[in-house]
Amino acid sequence: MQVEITPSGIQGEIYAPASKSSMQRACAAALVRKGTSVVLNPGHSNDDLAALRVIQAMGALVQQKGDDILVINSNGIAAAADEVNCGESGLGIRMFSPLIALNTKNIRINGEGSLTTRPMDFFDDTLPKLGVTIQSNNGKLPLNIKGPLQPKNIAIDGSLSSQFLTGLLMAYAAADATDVTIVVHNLKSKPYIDLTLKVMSDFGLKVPENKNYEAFYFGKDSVAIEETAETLEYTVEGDWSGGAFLLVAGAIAGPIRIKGLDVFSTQADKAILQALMDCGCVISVQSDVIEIGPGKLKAFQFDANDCPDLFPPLVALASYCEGTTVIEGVERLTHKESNRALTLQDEFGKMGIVIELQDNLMIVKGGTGVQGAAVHSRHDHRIAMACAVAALRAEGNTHIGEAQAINKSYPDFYTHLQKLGATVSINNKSAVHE
Ligand SMILES: O=C(O)C1=C[C@@H](OP(=O)(O)O)[C@@H](O)[C@H](O)C1
Ligand SMILES: C=C(OP(=O)(O)O)C(=O)O
Repeated sequence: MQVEITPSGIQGEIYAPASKSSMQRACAAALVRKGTSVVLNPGHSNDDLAALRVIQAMGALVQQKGDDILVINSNGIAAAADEVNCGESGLGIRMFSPLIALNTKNIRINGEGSLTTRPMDFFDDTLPKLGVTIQSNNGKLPLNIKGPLQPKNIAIDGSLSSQFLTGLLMAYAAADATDVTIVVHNLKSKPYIDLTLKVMSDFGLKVPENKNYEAFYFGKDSVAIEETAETLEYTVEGDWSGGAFLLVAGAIAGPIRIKGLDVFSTQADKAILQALMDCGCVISVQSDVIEIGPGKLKAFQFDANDCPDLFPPLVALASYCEGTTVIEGVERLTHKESNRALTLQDEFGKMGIVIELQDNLMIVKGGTGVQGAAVHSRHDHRIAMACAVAALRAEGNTHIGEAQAINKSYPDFYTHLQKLGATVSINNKSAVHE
């Protein structure tokens, strides 16, 4: 699918999409909890749909009640299949694998697209220490595992991704870990762990004590997961990661009003607000709406080590900011859907924006004029969205190749831009839901 963006001003009001980080965690927690969980505002991105398929393969019953309600019934983890596909979701595979490892039977865990080349060797090192037999494809997919995982004191490395820790925390809670500590060295993306602990608490699971993100202690009291007749309701949060593209679009080509973003959320990408405040756009943050429009945009400095998904929208923003913007955290980008520092450099280079990479720093030379160009998503949803947003005030039209990559996190992205008045033409629209 190809998308063409004609430079356009945008205006009006839009709701941010559902957060896939919140939705996938809710699916995992609803699987662990024994009883009925009602999920409101469920997401429908490819990663969300993959999470729903995984929990069904693990024995949960999922029923759709209208567009906005999912009912999940679970009796706890009991594999109904011996093969599970996590789609293209890094969080999916890293969070669900330890949960799947609670089964006693052999299960093959697989994925698709960029997930097949992302590192999973964490599991080769860690799962055997917890009593799980694992065979991977040299640290990549597929994984063949045989549990059951037994929670034990363990030390892990958190520098590559927080997602492995999210999986262990969920699995330890599911297995009623008692008087057990997970020690974590050099944890990155810390706010994502806050979100994990928040969802665990919202679903009534046993929540460990967070000792300054260096150790997570499951206390002495046993909190075995009992079947409950009480229905639990969880509302999936609006997505600050997808919302960041809307906010930047507003700062470049607005004014617009964005609803559905909770300013009290633990989501890492809420940090976009700091960059927006620093760059000089016109922004008003209220509890139920954010109003945002262009101002005299100037370069800013930003530490994205703990919120790596903000790089793409920040680069789109920095392209329009006069001067040199410096963003820290490049090392966090190597193993995403693409090697994102390089793909941002390449694709924004086609649009006339110079990006330099110096160790952990990304340096964006902004305010030099953005040129419409033929760019490519590089199979990465956030690259497609960053280019689309940058195209809104470019000189000339922009064509985005393999634009359907957005389906991984934000399938309504182009239609939301259209709703805000942008001229976005979509060729081969049927590919939107490929
Ligand atoms: O837990 C999550 O929902 C996520 C954690 C982050 O990954 P890392 O912990 O690997 O940085 C982020 O990049 C990813 O998009 C979603
Ligand atoms: C890297 C991402 O997701 P995941 O790691 O869950 O695939 C992302 O959404 O940008």
